[in-house]
Amino acid sequence: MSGFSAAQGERSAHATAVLGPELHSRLASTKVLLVGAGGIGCELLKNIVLTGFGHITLLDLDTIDLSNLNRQFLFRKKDVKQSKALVAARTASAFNPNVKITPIHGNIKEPHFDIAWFRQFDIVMNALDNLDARRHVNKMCMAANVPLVESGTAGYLGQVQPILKDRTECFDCIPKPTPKTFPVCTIRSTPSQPIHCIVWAKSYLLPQLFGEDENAGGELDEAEKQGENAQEIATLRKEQTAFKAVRTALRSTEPQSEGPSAAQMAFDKVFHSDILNLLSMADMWRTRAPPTPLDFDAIANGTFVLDKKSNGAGHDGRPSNGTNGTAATNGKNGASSTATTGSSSSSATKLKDQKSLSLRDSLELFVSSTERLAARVRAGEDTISFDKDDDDTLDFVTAAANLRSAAYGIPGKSRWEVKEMAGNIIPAIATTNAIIAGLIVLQSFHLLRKSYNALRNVHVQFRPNLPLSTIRTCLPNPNCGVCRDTYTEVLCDPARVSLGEIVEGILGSGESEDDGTGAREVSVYEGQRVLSDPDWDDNNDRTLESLSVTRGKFLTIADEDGELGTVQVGIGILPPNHPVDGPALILPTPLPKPPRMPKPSTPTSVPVEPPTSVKRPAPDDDDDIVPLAKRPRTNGDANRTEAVTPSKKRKLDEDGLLLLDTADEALGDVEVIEIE
Ligand SMILES: Nc1ncnc2c1ncn2[C@@H]1O[C@H](COP(=O)(O)OP(=O)(O)OP(=O)(O)O)[C@@H](O)[C@H]1O
Ligand SMILES: [Zn+2]
Repeated sequence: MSGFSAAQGERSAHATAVLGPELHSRLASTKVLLVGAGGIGCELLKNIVLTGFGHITLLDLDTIDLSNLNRQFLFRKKDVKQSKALVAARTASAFNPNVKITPIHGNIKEPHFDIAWFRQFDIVMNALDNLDARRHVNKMCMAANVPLVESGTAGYLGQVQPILKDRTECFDCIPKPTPKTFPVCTIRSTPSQPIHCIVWAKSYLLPQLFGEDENAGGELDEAEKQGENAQEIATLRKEQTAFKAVRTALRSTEPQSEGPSAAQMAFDKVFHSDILNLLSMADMWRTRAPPTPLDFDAIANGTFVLDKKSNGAGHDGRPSNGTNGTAATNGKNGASSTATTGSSSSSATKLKDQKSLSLRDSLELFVSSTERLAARVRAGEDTISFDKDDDDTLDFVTAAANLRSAAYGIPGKSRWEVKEMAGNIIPAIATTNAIIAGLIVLQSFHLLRKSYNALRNVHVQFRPNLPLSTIRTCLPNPNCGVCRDTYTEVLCDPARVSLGEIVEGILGSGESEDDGTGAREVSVYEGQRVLSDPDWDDNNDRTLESLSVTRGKFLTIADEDGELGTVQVGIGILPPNHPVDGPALILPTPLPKPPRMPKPSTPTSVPVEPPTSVKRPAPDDDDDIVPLAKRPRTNGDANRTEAVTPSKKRKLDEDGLLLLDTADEALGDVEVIEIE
């Protein structure tokens, strides 16, 4: 043995003893993709480097933030603002001279990380923090048939899920609870909890003043369709228009001459005029306490008084049991003497973030944060959106939420509480990440050894006498719209190949076992867009490129009769050595043969549109806009629609928008926290 390999032998003696020489020697040539170099990712990278994995591709889209340093131990202060993947790779490479780590600073959803790219790995490990990216990696692993170990932590809780196509449930086999959402009207007119006011400040007011200048009418159209109060919606539309004047004032570089400042205009609009408008709708306040319009000057000079009942809610810093104040009066004229507008002295000694804000504190914070944000916009920042680590936006949301809470008799929240709630923050616990990272490695050994009976879903739970629980993995959900599909891939030049060619090519002649199913009535989708169906083939002659179906995307071919499973066709590019005058399309061999679908055992109870009921107008020839989905993919089973087609709701949820659910959904503060 040379000196080097003797050292290597010593280094890996423990791992060899534990794993056995066969698996251990295989690790050196095993290719791992690790997605995410955050809390779990850093721990996991250290583990797999020390275990002896030889080829690691580490991908993360983000740069290092100061707040990462308390738990992402591969990073140091000097690394802040640098790529997580690059720094983590550099730090961890030093732990084992035999490892080759390839860092990629990028988003795993980028199109060039296509099926062929995923296929090069023996195993994929997820260390992500959002559903969207997790779903994406899950689907790519199904398409490329690569084992995946999925994981997540939330405070003291965590879980690891080994995933292998056809053998275990995939990440999407069990629908995930979507983040809690609120009816538009609860947020916009009738908040009853602090979280409603925080969501309003973060997702409505901040974008209205400093976000893109877009017409938010769509949300109201949708609310109207959902049957929400028409008069209320008309009032909200009026509000919308009035925002324009405030936006303009905030952006104006003209020196202010007379009249209220832009910050005061914003205040007067949202905390005074809009509330007066709402109060004019008497119907709305028959069954609930009406809000109190706030008065800028009176709050500023300490003469503003909120009715005790409506404001007995913590604006003086004390916790309150009352959440829904009863009839509030405009404190200026009211007889109540519970003025809580002065600066809160009792909490003066508290840390700034934990201090409860008096009404005047909130007003001052509102003015100063609005001015700071306005100055940024005037200095050229196009749009500003909420970021819990951006003090200006956090101050703005804290102040606006507390002012709104005061108007509605809702308890106030400290800056720290607002940060937690608005940032959907769950404290990250380094120990939980470390435990989970260890468990990921153990499950990946089972996958690599093909000891499938040993695979377990493992949960770290908050039970001191049973901190870990393990559950045998289950077979895939037969109705899963992700892992039950048949995956295949075409290599093509999307600028030269038409939709029709691909679909015909994939269906094949059906004459032999390897030659597909033969022509069938199918609908073709890309994501949620319908590209063709048996009644509508206008897009068939269009190139994939003109339909925006390019590398990394999937064409979904669904059998209209529901007899055969759905085929997912991944779009790959032609090989580098492909002759320029060669064919623009290389089909897979053999062609996919989706399985026969079992007939639904019970007659479908959910009414579905008949397959060919509606013809959509053909798009104009020169119209580049591709049609939107006419109906969800059903795969012949009406009950599958939710699982098969990512609903608009899910999409919007992922974008963090407010949605209409049931009219009177009441949620505790905790429920809004999305556990990833
Ligand atoms: N689509 C994606 N492509 C690549 N990396 C991603 C993608 N989505 C999330 N990530 C990365 O996954 C990691 C998740 O790590 P973690 O949950 O610790 O989050 P964090 O951003 O480091 O911490 P925090 O959110 O608490 O500030 C992050 O580094 C994030 O950049
Ligand atoms: Zn599945």
